[in-house]
Amino acid sequence: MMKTRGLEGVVATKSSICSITNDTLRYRGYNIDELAENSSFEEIIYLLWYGRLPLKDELMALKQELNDHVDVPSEMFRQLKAYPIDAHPMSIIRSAVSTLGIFDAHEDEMDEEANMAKALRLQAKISTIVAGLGRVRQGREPIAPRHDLSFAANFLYMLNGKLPSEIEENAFNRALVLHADHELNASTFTARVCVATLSDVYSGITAAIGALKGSLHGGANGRVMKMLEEIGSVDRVEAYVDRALKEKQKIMGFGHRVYKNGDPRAKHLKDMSYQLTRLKNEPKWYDISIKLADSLREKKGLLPNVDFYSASVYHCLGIENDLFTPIFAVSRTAGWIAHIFEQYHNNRLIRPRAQYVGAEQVTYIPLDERKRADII
Ligand SMILES: CC(=O)SCCNC(=O)CCNC(=O)[C@H](O)C(C)(C)COP(=O)(O)OP(=O)(O)OC[C@H]1O[C@@H](n2cnc3c(N)ncnc32)[C@H](O)[C@@H]1OP(=O)(O)O
Ligand SMILES: O=C([O-])CC(=O)C(=O)O
Repeated sequence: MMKTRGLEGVVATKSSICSITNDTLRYRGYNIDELAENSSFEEIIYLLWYGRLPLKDELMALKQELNDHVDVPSEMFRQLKAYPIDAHPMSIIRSAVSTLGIFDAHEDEMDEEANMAKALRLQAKISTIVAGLGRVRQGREPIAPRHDLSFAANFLYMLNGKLPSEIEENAFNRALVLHADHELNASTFTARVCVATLSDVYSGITAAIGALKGSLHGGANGRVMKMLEEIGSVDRVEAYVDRALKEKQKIMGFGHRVYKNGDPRAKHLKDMSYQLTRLKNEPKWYDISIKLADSLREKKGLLPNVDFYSASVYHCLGIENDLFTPIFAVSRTAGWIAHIFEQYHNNRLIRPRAQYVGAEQVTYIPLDERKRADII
């Protein structure tokens, strides 16, 4: 019955949000290369949610609405401080979003207008929560958001306590654009399975955050930076790769289920990594990355995915490793929401089958008579 492990190559739904064909990624038909060069993250949110690019006034209205909802209750920051300092940041974000949902319920979970309003609130607030978590984990006080900045600038402002330079804002904006959606990746599929039971938007996003956390998915980016730090210098790359491959370790930030000729997002992040590492006078992170990529291509035919160069980009923007995956969640929330809406619009419960390969027709032995040898 089952042909492919991990559902590789299985087409599980129709979607008009995001396509990957011949190694080209498109959001709503627009090539990611053009979007990465030209668009703001807010424009991408509009594109993903409404299916078309906004006009100027529509974009202004969306930006205004996001800014109107960017504050979070002070209890949220108290909650962030109460979690153990060594708790996994994605577990905290998952819990925080779940908590937010308790206070943002609507009696009709299928009400389209109410769900769009929820989506705006969640998209705005998740950024404040992640930046606040970044501060709390450094033992610093969260910084209240501003209401006059772009999504990208406000995040960096809340995290670093100062306005980003134009280069920093543009780089972070581009990273958000590049991570916003990716067809039926594991976390998006999770969100769709969840809401296909007619569960609510927050449950879908909470489930998706749980799936993104894993190291085979979004969790890889923080580990990439740890690996670059562990390698430490260009001359240690070859030995690191040889050992990792010999020990059959997965090297974070490489390989992809769909792209076998390279991830089209990686080149943008690579360029940004080059620029930012030079700008911040930390060229070694780029140099190590390049050497690592060359070595893995040669030795195993593996190419970098979106998580690889994003690590050195975020590092140069003053972001700690453990916030990389939560930032991925901030951006991907835009895509998850688009998919949740699409699922609601044409819903059918998602319930595949499993091919049973376990024991057949086993006779029950009452507990008192059961012996170890009877148990298979
Ligand atoms: C945003 C994202 O989610 S992008 C992905 C982020 N995840 C990572 O970067 C983690 C590292 N990468 C991986 O684990 C994988 O490449 C995945 C999970 C992304 C894709 O997995 P799959 O499609 O199941 O590929 P699979 O694991 O079957 O790999 C095929 C072969 O390449 C090897 N391979 C794939 N990726 C890697 C890697 N990063 N390091 C070392 N070997 C790898 C596998 O071991 C396997 O080798 P084999 O045929 O000799 O056994
Ligand atoms: O599509 C995937 O499997 C993983 C990925 O690159 C993403 O979610 O951005």
